[in-house]
Amino acid sequence: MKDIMINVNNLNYKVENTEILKDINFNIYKGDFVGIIGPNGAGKSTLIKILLNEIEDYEGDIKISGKIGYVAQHDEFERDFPIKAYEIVLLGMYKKRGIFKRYKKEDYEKVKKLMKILEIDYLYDRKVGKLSGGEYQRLALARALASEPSILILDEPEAGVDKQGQNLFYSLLKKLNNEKNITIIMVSHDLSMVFKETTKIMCLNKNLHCHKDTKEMTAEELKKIYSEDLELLVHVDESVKVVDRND
Ligand SMILES: Nc1ncnc2c1ncn2[C@@H]1O[C@H](COP(=O)(O)OP(=O)(O)OP(=O)(O)O)[C@@H](O)[C@H]1O
Repeated sequence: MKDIMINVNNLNYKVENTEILKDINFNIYKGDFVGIIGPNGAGKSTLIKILLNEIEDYEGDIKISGKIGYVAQHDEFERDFPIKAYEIVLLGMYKKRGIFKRYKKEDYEKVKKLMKILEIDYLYDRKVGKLSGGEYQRLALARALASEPSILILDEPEAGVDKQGQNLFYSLLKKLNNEKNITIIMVSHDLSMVFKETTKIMCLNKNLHCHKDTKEMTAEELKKIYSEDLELLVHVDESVKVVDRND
């Protein structure tokens, strides 16, 4: 039996009198690569904020075993801020060293190693303002990995990155998942990528409508949560075909 990394029981979250998340129950197991999908306003980012403890006034019970590394949807840094790529990765270690403490030689070596794994070692000294969207995204992933997390959470990693950059990013995520057994939870609107890369899918639309092996997902289930989104439905059909092709 695989270890449970995240256990969510009877989660409910309201803002004033509006229900944002209702009766959410799930387990995420070690080594899962979970795609969280759902239409705009479904509560995906809210769920992530709850898992990250950024929202605390929820009802229910959440148990998390392991450290979470987070890759945010948008840049947290102003792109003209005068900071170099390696310094961003070092920031991922500040909890270990303390923000005013000096980093050690081993920290710089670790930064180099991480940047090499993520194929951004050539950017070591480059100012962040000079990076492309895809390069910056891999840098944000390197920073998240610097804290040695056992769980990685990503919110819409496709935003602002071209197709080639996305493909590289997802293949790196898959490698981290397969080779280092890092549990990955990724919110995404890119259904075809979710179907291609993940092992489990969670369909959220206030309630958790489904949570199952990616291979077992059907177009019918997707249509239930995307029923009002005609444009996405086209993609839903295409995505399910991707699954059929892989089978
Ligand atoms: N602080 C808040 N006050 C009021 N409503 C909120 C607040 N935070 C979120 N909401 C509402 O909760 C719902 C869920 O929002 P959330 O951002 O979690 O959705 P999402 O699934 O991530 O959407 P998207 O795919 O568009 O990013 C939305 O209707 C949003 O307007």
